[in-house]
Amino acid sequence: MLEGVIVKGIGGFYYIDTERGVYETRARGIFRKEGIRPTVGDHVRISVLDEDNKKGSLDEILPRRNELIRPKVSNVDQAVIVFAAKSPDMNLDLLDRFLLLAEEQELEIIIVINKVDKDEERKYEETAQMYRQIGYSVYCTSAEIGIDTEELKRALENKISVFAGPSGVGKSSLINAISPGLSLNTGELSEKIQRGRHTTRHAELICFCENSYIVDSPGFTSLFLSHIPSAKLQYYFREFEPFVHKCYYNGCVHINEPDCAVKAEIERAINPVRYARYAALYQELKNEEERKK
Ligand SMILES: Nc1nc2c(ncn2[C@@H]2O[C@H](COP(=O)(O)OP(=O)(O)OP(=O)(O)O)[C@@H](O)[C@H]2O)c(=O)[nH]1
Ligand SMILES: [Zn+2]
Repeated sequence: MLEGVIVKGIGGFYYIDTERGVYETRARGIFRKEGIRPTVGDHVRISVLDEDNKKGSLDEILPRRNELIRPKVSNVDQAVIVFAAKSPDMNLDLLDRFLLLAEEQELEIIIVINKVDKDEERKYEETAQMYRQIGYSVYCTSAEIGIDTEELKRALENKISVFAGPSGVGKSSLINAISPGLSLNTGELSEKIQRGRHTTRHAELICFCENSYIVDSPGFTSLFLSHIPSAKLQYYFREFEPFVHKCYYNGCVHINEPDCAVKAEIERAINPVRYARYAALYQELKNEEERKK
């Protein structure tokens, strides 16, 4: 018995990365009978049938910690949310939407501000500071000239990470910087999304060092939040957490209620810009709920 991680599944074959290399396996019939489909990211046990040719049989899928739907990958640990300091300019509304989706999936989160070489005035520092204060790790990188890419790489070790962020911010470039042998064409991630519209394309894991994987297609490509109940939104704003239980009203949503402990913290522990975003998104979700009634 050998343990490993499914890094790729094609045409009924599953490729398992183990401490002895990658094995090509077929899944035992029992999974189909039980309605379980092996998924990239699954931790599995295999038995080796042919050591020379690295072939085996996939015998057991260990319990999944979580399952992302798009891309379909199990056991993702971490979302790496990438924006550019410039070209394209940072859009904090979008950043917050990516954050909410990652929070909802209970992933660890890293924020990356890439292309810092393009902003000599370092205006991005202010944004970095704001998100650090909330409690996020923020890396300010340049994939182009190699600023802090090694630090970012270290933050991805021993994890499965999925990159997310708008087009053109440098996701492929960063993955190349972290995994130089790989050479993803820049622009390739978005090509893959487009292809994905027509064919069911399965994600693969890129192993860049032992036990450390990057999902090869971007996560959270749809930023609609309408499936999040308005009443739950507050729990995805990390900085509200110490206060949400101190409001006078049970079930306070921190909009119009008096004696609200969250609103009392605006300009103190809570950044007004973030609160404004919360209020706007709350309204957006609420309207959507009314519309569906
Ligand atoms: N100046 C500068 N340019 C960069 C940096 N990182 C990436 N670029 C350039 O920005 C462009 C877009 O980079 P990609 O890596 O393709 O961006 P992406 O986020 O993967 O884009 P999609 O695949 O469309 O999602 C390319 O021309 C890169 O060469 C950087 O740190 N500094
Ligand atoms: Zn409140």
